[in-house]
Amino acid sequence: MRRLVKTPRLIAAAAREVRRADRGGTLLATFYQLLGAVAALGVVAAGKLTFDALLTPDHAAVGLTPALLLLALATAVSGSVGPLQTQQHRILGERVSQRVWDRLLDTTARADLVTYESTGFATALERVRQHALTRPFAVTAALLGLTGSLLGVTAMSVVLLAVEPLLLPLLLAAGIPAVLLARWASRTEFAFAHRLTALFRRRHYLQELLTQRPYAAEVRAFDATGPLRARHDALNADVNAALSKQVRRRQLIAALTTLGVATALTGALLAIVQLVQTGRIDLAEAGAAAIAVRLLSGQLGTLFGAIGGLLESAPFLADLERFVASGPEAGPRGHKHDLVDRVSLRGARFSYPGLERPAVDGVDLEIRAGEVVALVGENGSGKTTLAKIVAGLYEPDDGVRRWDGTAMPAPDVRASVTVIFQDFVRYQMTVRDNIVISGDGVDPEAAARSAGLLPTVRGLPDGMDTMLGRDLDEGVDLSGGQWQRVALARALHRDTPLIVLDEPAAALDPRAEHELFTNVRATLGGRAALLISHRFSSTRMADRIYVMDAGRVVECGTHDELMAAAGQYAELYRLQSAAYR
Ligand SMILES: Nc1ncnc2c1ncn2[C@@H]1O[C@H](COP(=O)(O)OP(=O)(O)OP(=O)(O)O)[C@@H](O)[C@H]1O
Repeated sequence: MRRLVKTPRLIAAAAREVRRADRGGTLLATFYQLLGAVAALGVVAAGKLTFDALLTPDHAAVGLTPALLLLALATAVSGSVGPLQTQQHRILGERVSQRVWDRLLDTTARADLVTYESTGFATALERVRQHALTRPFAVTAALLGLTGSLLGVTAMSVVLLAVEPLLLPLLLAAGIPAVLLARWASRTEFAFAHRLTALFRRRHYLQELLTQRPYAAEVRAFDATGPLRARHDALNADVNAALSKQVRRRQLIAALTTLGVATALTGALLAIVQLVQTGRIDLAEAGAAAIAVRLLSGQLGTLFGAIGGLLESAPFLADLERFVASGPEAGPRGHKHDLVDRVSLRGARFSYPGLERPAVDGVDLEIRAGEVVALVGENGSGKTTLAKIVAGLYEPDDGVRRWDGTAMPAPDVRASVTVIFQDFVRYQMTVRDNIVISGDGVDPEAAARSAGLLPTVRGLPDGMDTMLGRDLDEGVDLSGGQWQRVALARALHRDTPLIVLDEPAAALDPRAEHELFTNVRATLGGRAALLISHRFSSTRMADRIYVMDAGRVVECGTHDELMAAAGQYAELYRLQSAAYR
């Protein structure tokens, strides 16, 4: 019942979306609908005039030739409206799709990282994304079809009422099962889409693995094309089975709907024959009624199709509305703050949804202005998670984060901290755009120089304006280490008082790594840094080193203090340096 109440509201909202997306286009499309309805009425009227002229020349209002000309004109207009509408719908559908996309992109932009990383969000986004591309077309076409066919149905109904009132309820009765069948179709279609989104996501992932450049080398090196393809084909088989079942269901619904309309049409035509035989209507009236019945059944088909389309789209529109509403309100933009004293965490705790053990468990940490602080620890000990809390990407479940002694809002923290992750993004854009995408900041050439990127840039055909990456088939690809310097330049360009560098030297050669860490303070130019690295030789120069284990800080001090303490740090350090002896 609630669905029935909500459907008109959703359809009204969809109509508003269509109008807002393209006011002029909506008017034009509505005009075509009206023209179609008027032309259909013209066909009936001209048909009646033609029959009159043929059968009762004495009483005919106009002669046969003008009646035939009028019939030809009305038929031509009626026939040409369809193609005009089809083309107009393409523009309107695209505009509506763009508007829906704008809403989706606004919602995803507002979603914080925790929301984004939750699996429910990704699946809902995928479902809405898929249908945001197709549903607006369906809703636009259905709404216009509804308007036009309502007009047509009204006009034809008036004609039928004038000829024989009994014919009308006979035809309209066909609508009741058609609407019920459309509601059934709508329910099955939404359930089907829900089920298939997960399959589509998995299949899409495998398609990416099998076709995208970043995976090409490893997939070939492991000869993994075959096994990946087998998984892909198994998913295809699942999709095919589900699709066949759904298509059979929809074919049954379509057949039942057509059967209903055809039965009503046949009934009406039989009634006309009966009326002529009993002398209640003459042949001219019967001819006009037969045309009206034929056209009315066509208009009813369009009307029920439109209602069905709207009913089918309603749950998807509701899904879109829910998704858009689920996003947080657009918050104020963050403001960059200077760091005068320190950033600190007290008792910070953070658990990922669905995981029992906290990834960060009661951590105290501080980074003073201009300091280089290192985070070390085994895989999965919580370093990256902690860095995300420091950078304002995650809010701690417990504990506090302070900036110069005050609890600063997360958007301000994000505006004041720069983070480069170990899996940084390789933007398929120019070198300059790869750097300046981090926001307003220092001169991009100066950032490139500090990151040791200038020798690479000099070797590129268009220097800083060279397109990078091969994903879009137009750029120059860089080595892993060169890309890492681009990422470092991006971080240095942003000019915030604190930079988080997660494994900034993972892809650098030994000389480059040595240069980066021996000159790190000069490179940072007075900014504070939180440095995450597994290479203890790189972090030993830090002002303070935090050692993490299972989400907790287990040791803290300078390299010398930690070596003297002979704890976990000293053990890991010795293990690593032994490998080089
Ligand atoms: N987005 C996420 N969703 C769920 N769990 C996560 C997520 N990111 C990390 N984890 C879990 O949190 C724990 C800490 O991960 P984190 O990435 O912080 O460790 P790390 O010390 O940086 O590891 P590494 O040295 O391997 O980079 C791990 O158990 C990991 O599985």
